[in-house]
Amino acid sequence: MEDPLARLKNGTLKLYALESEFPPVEAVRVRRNYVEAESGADLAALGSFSIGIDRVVKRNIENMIGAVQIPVGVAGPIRVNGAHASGTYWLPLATTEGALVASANRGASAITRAGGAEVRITGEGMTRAPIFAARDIVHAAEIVDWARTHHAECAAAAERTTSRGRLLSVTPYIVGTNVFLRCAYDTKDAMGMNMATIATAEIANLVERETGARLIALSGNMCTDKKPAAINMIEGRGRSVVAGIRLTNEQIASILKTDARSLVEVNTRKNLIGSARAGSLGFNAHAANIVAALYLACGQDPAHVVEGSTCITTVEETEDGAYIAVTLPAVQVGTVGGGTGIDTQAACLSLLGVAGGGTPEGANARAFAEIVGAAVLAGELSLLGALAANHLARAHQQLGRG
Ligand SMILES: CC(C)(COP(=O)([O-])OP(=O)([O-])OC[C@H]1O[C@@H](n2cnc3c(N)ncnc32)[C@H](O)[C@@H]1OP(=O)([O-])[O-])[C@@H](O)C(=O)NCCC(=O)NCCSC(=O)C[C@@](C)(O)CC(=O)[O-]
Ligand SMILES: NC(=O)C1=CN([C@@H]2O[C@H](COP(=O)(O)OP(=O)(O)OC[C@H]3O[C@@H](n4cnc5c(N)ncnc54)[C@H](OP(=O)(O)O)[C@@H]3O)[C@@H](O)[C@H]2O)C=CC1
Repeated sequence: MEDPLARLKNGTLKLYALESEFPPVEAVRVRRNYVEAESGADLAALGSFSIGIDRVVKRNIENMIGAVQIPVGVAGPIRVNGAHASGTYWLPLATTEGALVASANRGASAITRAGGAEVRITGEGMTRAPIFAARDIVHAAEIVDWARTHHAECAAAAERTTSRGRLLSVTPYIVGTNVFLRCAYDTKDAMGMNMATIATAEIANLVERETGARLIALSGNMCTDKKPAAINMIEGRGRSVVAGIRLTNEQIASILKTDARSLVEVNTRKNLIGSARAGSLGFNAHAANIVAALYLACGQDPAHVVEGSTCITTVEETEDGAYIAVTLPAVQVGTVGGGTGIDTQAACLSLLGVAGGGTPEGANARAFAEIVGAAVLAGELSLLGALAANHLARAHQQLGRG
């Protein structure tokens, strides 16, 4: 057989078709060698990895040339007193930002010493919102009426595509002749974007057939996926999570090196007023840091850090300390599907005790969402403490520049 590099070069073999002729490991090596030859870059470092790639090249990535490795640190143990996650957990955090794991570790230690983070899920529903064109606004109103009165038919159509997903609601929105139907699903242990998209395609067919609406796009951005959006903050997306902890003055002083009043002041002036003045949708210090590190370690879709960053942190003085809480309206996590089955990511989910499908279904993803809430709380505590004590620059000088 002719040399594959020569066939790639003369166009008789497509770069993405290598797996149809070679076993995955070989296909990846040939593709990497070809890109090296074409670009002149040395990509050898991408070729050493421990993950099995037979399934990865089928369901997680196209044109694979190797893997980048992100160091994983551990913070904890952190005590979580959730409705679904209850116990102490080691948090796997994948990051290259020095001081981040130390910070989460300090927050986890404060939480555990104070008895554990209280965590609750306050809302659920992964959304997909197709956009339809109506003939005029009277037709648009008719489409909305139809959607409001035909939930059962929509659910039946959607649920034919999934054995586990359930349609929770269809919420219509009109802009002139544009009709958006925001379909929300219980996706059990899956993050659910594939599931919701495939199910919503069936609803869209039904709506077109029954109302004469014209489907413009299966995603009309009212979902809203992977963009900062007020609708997700208000209505929630995925799972909405709230976590809180009561710290004593002694704990604040010994662990965070500050006091309750300073924590309240930094939070109010920075996280609330500063964020408002900046027009930020994130009223927090660095929720995205913890969300990103946990999501990367645990095989989540990293683009969902956008929604994970829209957290509101609140701090109130109490009689003998402070009550600190984080409210995360959109935690989109799964313990099955997506990247959760890749060996290293599955190991991190196992460390949290939430790998795979839960019993009952949904239990593992709910527990994971609560752990995310507690972990974000840990990060907020530590960074607010460092800012109140004026230790931020020192910490990053010592830990981020070594
Ligand atoms: C760095 C610390 C934790 C020091 O904190 P400290 O209180 O000065 O240090 P300590 O030696 O007294 O240690 C306290 C605890 O911290 C942990 N700890 C301490 N050192 C380590 C380490 N090497 N590895 C692991 N854990 C560590 C550990 O839990 C330890 O307790 P112990 O176990 O000793 O009883 C603190 O100053 C801190 O949290 N600083 C804040 C750093 C931070 O949160 N950075 C986040 C990234 S900043 C960013 O990206 C976002 C930003 C800032 O731009 C957002 C915005 O605009 O606000
Ligand atoms: N399609 C899109 O528009 C988008 C896709 N994505 C990507 O979607 C992927 C995630 O989609 P997602 O739907 O979560 O995952 P997958 O499509 O990878 O897998 C989910 C499927 O796993 C099955 N399953 C098995 N056990 C369970 C269980 N206990 N609970 C729930 N489902 C179970 C379900 O099958 P069954 O339905 O038969 O019950 C479900 O549909 C990620 O790779 C992400 O990057 C991200 C954004 C947009």
